[in-house]
Amino acid sequence: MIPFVKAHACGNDFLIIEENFAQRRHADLARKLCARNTSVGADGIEFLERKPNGEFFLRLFNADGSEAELSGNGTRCVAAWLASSEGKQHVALGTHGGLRTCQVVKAADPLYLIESEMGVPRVMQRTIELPEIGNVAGAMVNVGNPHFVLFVDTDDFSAHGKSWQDLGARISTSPLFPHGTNVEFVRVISPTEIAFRIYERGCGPTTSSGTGTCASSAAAMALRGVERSLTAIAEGGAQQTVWPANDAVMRLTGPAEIICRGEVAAL
Ligand SMILES: N[C@@H](CCC[C@H](N)C(=O)O)C(=O)O
Repeated sequence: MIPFVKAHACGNDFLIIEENFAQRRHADLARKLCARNTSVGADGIEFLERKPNGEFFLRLFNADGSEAELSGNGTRCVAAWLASSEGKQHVALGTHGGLRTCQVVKAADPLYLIESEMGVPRVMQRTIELPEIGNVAGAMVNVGNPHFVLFVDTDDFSAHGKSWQDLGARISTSPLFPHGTNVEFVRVISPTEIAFRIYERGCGPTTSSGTGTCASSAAAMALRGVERSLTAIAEGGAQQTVWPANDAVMRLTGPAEIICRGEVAAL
């Protein structure tokens, strides 16, 4: 049996499993345990490795078994679990997208408010050409993992005559992005507020994304002149971003909640 913890951040849910239980079956475990109807169900699995020197490293696998560089919400879920189970108020977590530090801002176990340092976002305007659709203007944003951000002004986040879910799927899996990309549809509401929808690489539409929040905010700050301190509202709730300048580290603040612990049969 494999022990797991389940946690979520604004509905973006993760299983946390100690790395030593993975036994090189990360991708298979992700596909099996993330299945919504036949297993525990989640958007991804964070495998938590404890190094002999006390450092932590996270490997993130999406529900389809693909490995991503990192997750902002998943990292925060792990920080919440380490706060709940081991009393850690400040933790540094290595990821393939860089080191991420998390600080507990408010604790009401099992619910935590956490501020994370999310690295320096890189924003590049780009227009892509999609079959049957034509030119789609947006921005490629790297926040440790890849995002394509489109600005929309529709109430339902549709663009180019397609729903955001349909267009998101086409962009996410386009050969223009050989490693795939996460996709965000962003509406600027005011100089201090954006609303957005997320189509995630490796799992499809999600109610929230930590890196998606950072990518959407960075694009809005760099390209739309909104304030450097933003509230970013997704279907699952709001998170706060602060990015003092284009070459500065972005800080992300949002909730994470421990849902349950359990054991599940190995493959
Ligand atoms: N939900 C995440 C992002 C998870 C990884 C993503 N699907 C990818 O493949 O890059 C977040 O909160 O950042």
